[in-house]
Amino acid sequence: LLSLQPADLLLWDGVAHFSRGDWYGARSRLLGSLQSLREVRGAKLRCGAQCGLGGARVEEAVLHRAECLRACERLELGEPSRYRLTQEMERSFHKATPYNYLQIIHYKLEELDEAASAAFTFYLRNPHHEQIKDDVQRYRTMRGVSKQSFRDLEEPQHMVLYSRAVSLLSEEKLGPAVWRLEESLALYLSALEECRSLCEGTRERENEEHRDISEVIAEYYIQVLQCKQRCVLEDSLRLGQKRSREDMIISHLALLEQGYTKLENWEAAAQIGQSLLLFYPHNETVQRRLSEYKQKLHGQSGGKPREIIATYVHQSLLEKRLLYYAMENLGISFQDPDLWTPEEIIPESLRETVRLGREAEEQRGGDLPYEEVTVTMTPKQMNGTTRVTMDGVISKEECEALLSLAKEAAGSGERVKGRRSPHTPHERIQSLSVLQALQMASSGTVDSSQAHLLYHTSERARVLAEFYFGTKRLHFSYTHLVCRTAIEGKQEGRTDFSHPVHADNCVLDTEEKECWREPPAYVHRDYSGLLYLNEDFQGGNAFFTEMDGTTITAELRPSCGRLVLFSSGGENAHGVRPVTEGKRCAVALWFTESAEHAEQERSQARALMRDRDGPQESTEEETTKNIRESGRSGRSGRETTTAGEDTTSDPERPSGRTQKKRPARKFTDEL
Ligand SMILES: O=C(O)CCC(=O)C(=O)O
Ligand SMILES: [Fe+3]
Repeated sequence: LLSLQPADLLLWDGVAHFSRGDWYGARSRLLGSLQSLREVRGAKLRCGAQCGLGGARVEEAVLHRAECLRACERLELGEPSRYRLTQEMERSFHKATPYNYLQIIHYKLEELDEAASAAFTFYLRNPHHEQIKDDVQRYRTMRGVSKQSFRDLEEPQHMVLYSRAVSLLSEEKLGPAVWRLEESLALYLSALEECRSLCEGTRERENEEHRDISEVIAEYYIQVLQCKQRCVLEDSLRLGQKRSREDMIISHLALLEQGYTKLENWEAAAQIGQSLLLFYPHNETVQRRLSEYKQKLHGQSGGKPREIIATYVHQSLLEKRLLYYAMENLGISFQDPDLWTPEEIIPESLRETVRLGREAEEQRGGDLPYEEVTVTMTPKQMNGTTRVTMDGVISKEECEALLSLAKEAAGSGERVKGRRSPHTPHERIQSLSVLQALQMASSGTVDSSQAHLLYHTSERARVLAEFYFGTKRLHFSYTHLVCRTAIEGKQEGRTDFSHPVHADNCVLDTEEKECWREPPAYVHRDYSGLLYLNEDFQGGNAFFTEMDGTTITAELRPSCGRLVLFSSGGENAHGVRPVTEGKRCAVALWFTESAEHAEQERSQARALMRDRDGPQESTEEETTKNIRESGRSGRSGRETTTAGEDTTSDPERPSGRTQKKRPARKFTDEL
């Protein structure tokens, strides 16, 4: 049985000790949570190895293995409810969240070397996290911190060897380089296998009782395959960079081939060449080199590819085929993480979509600042230049929390009750600004974690806009949670819109096909965003038009977690189709590049966040101030805690402060 407490409990508990300033207590619990996680991983691996694939038919085999895994894990670890993590929690560990607390704890305990390495470990997995970048920078200037302090505490061994091999290769120390590359390739392949095998086993089940068994199995199986495919994205961190998109196996092979060629070991070189051909069967350069090796080998071809690699490629292609099949026929989504996938295995009807997706990813380097967020419609796909649609910006639970916030606020009888929509007599509209939400939370009218979520969510959208459009720093101009509700019995023969075509920062003149950037338009708004929260209503699609107001260029169906971002001018005239049944809710956001026109409300909202929660939350302005101040005052700021010191633009940053209890409600709140 699991000898430690479950990882999530330990993390919780560690954070609680952390907020009380009990550094020793926090440290042991946080380290314990990491250890506990390793223990669970180990047990799952043992079980995976133990449970074969018995049974004659596929369903049987899958069921049998699942059954075996469950029994084995129960024996090794106890009840699944004890060690199974929520997705949210998995994500926290994946992002190495405990290390962000640990770095502060080590700092407080004057363990600077450990502090620096913990900070560095967190930084590598959160390269867009402004505050940690800043912290790492500051550790660099401290006495007691050396170059060696900046090590990745979770660095896989194969990466250590790989980096070493690369430098040996550049020094022309071929023998030792090749030797290390071989070792690191073997380790990488086994780490990959490890990751892939962890995809099976017990997981959260949703009401399965009433469903067809084959459906349940198919769904489970698809999830497992998707998970396995994603494994190549793991463990390929490059120091100080965003996640690498290079395939680790292919990089290894390319270097090995180089090494063996220089060593004039033609046989080994040929074997590697053959292995590379598994990924790129039509690659002429590889083919040409192979015939060179053949010459050197006096006509002998140098044999076959490495078996272990052939097996992997074969297996992976099989999985891809099934997933593409399911994508075509069952409408599941599958983001192929590999760039080498041959076109032949992608069903024809999907090729265009897949190609566009890849292009978009290459365009953006594929690394949005939040892992769960994906671009689902590029500017090109939306027929514009500065408009984009992303999915996965917030989770289902978060959508629900925000919807419930809207409901509570409306039900409270305070100012935010629904009123007639200014745009149409057929709908009511209800609006709640971030500040209103926080004020209502202070007076106990609404749930404060939900109000905080609204604040953090808007910050997320701001970061995404800044990042995707590569703009200057964006400031909030206005943000509110807005719901449009169809008035029952008033929907017959509607010809109007929920929101007529308009542009957000100029007065649209559809006759002249011009947009005048002058009052009464909100001329300082530069970018607009809409984060949708639900889809259970009729009508209500958003659409973009030419400046004539009638030629539709893109249309989009709202859904939970979907964010559309666009520049606020006439190039993005847009409107909303009538909502004819139900309630359509969104967080609407407008940003400005001009600091002078940043809204007052945001700073008041920020102040409220701070009052309640301690100073870890902040926004862009404070982060900027931070960077500036840290230049002057150095690390000592942390003890005196200046306003900006313990703050960040990211809710995942823990506060170094000790007072102020925080309600330990939802864990994500604390992160
Ligand atoms: O909710 C939408 O999809 C668009 C709303 C809008 O354009 C606005 O409020 O300016
Ligand atoms: Fe608008």
